[in-house]
Amino acid sequence: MSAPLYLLERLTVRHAGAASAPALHAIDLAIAPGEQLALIGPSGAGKTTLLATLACNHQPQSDDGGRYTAFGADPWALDNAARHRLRARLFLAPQTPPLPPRQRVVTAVLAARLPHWSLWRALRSLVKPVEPEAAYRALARFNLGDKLYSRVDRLSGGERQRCGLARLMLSDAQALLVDEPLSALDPALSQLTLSTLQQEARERNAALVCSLHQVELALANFPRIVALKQGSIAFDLPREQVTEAMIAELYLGEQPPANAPSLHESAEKLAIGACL
Ligand SMILES: Nc1ncnc2c1ncn2[C@@H]1O[C@H](COP(=O)(O)OP(=O)(O)OP(=O)(O)O)[C@@H](O)[C@H]1O
Repeated sequence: MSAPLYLLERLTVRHAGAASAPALHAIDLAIAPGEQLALIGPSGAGKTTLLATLACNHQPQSDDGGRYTAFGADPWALDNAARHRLRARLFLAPQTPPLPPRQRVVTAVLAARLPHWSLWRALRSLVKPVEPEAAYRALARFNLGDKLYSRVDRLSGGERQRCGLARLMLSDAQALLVDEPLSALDPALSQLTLSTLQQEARERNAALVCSLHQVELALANFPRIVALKQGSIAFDLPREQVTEAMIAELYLGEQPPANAPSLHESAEKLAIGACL
């Protein structure tokens, strides 16, 4: 078995300035290269914090005996330059991508290439995009090719979201960290988006970690389900072993997710999943 891409042992993460309980508490998680897993759990469970921690954006608490390695190194023991190089090996797609509103879509998508370009090429691309075909191909995979030269602030919420994911396609990342990519998408686009992300991850043997509120889609598409509740891992299981009772327990006391599967649907989906 290959060495894990990520290894988290009893990891605790507290947001800067947050005096209350840590956002993540004693997390144990190993993620192998090429692995695809869905993060589920109620609002505030810590999904975004975990993704940001995997993206080396949050420094875990070091006084708790926890351990964290990404790509075989402790990112927080590296100097800034080395940590920067490590970050270039992963890509975090936030739920609301930080796209400059006045930019053309083509320029915003090509920004994913910046770490690989010289300063001169980067400046030139701001005036006239240097690889528009690459941006077009990435956008077309999300059904967005016709928006290549649109301004970012003219896009709908769902188009912006997919534009952020098209950026991911142009990165060379080996860890694809995606936060609620479907929150602004209709069912058909949701399925297309998930399939595209999963195919891309498979083709480059990258790990894909995707937080989802759509439990049904998580169970139907991801082989491994990691459930978070109140900052801890509630379960980490192959989807075939996730039962409706576990899902009900996970969301106990919460509003049920809009599309949580019924028992009948769930069994059917799990059976389908088991055959894939
Ligand atoms: N910048 C911050 N400063 C302080 N606390 C924060 C910050 N961001 C998140 N938190 C807290 O950390 C906890 C985990 O939040 P997080 O955003 O990771 O949850 P989530 O599972 O992604 O939620 P959602 O599904 O609503 O996006 C919550 O209690 C939240 O209030």
